[in-house]
Amino acid sequence: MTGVIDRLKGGLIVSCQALPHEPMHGAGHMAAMAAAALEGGAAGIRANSPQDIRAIRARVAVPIIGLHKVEYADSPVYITPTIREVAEVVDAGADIVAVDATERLRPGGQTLKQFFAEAKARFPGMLFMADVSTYEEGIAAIGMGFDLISTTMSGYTPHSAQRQEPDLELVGKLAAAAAGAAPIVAEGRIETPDQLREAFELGAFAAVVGSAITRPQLIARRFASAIPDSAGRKP
Ligand SMILES: CC(=O)N[C@H](C=O)[C@@H](O)[C@H](O)[C@H](O)COP(=O)(O)O
Repeated sequence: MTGVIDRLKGGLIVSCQALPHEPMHGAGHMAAMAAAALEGGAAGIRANSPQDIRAIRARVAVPIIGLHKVEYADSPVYITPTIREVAEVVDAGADIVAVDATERLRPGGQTLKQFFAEAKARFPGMLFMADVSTYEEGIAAIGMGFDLISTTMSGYTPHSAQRQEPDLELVGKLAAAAAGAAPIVAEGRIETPDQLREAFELGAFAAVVGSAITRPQLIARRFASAIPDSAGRKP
């Protein structure tokens, strides 16, 4: 296990992401979010786009899990889909590159296996996180030698469990199967400290929380929609 991964063990990783259509979009905002997350006790940051990763790198010293969301016409894969985005994320200073590791084909018809072999060859020594949506994908990613396995995509592929809550069942199953041989990260729809605690009780190595901490528009909506008869003011 490398030093970077050790530093994430048992920790909270805060995902600081705002896409172009979101009010907090902008590298300066994301760097401030990352600094705030650190003050709150985060052990690591997850961030999207070379610009945001660079700004966050300049501001905080904890491990950064970087990704680049890019949409291609010929594939539904958008989290670091090709080697081009891997190179951008590495160049921006991320410690770990997060990539879609679902069974779906990538742009140009590339399989995950082909893509991962190319990524490892181009960037030897770089750490990679597999964003999976099912148990089978998690097991396959462990077999391929990914450094971290995250439940990120559960609920976001048509063939995975569709639920409102975090997929803690998947976290538990993967942690039991990995039996300490590969770090399993709980990610996706964790909204409460109790859910986070449960993920660790089920064997998670670390947990990522995004929207519940860093998407203020969603936090405000949770409160606004709790007001009786608030329907008229909903956006
Ligand atoms: C599915 C997908 O594209 N997930 C993205 C992955 O980087 C982010 O949009 C999420 O915010 C992140 O996974 C954290 O999850 P949550 O915001 O639910 O705590």
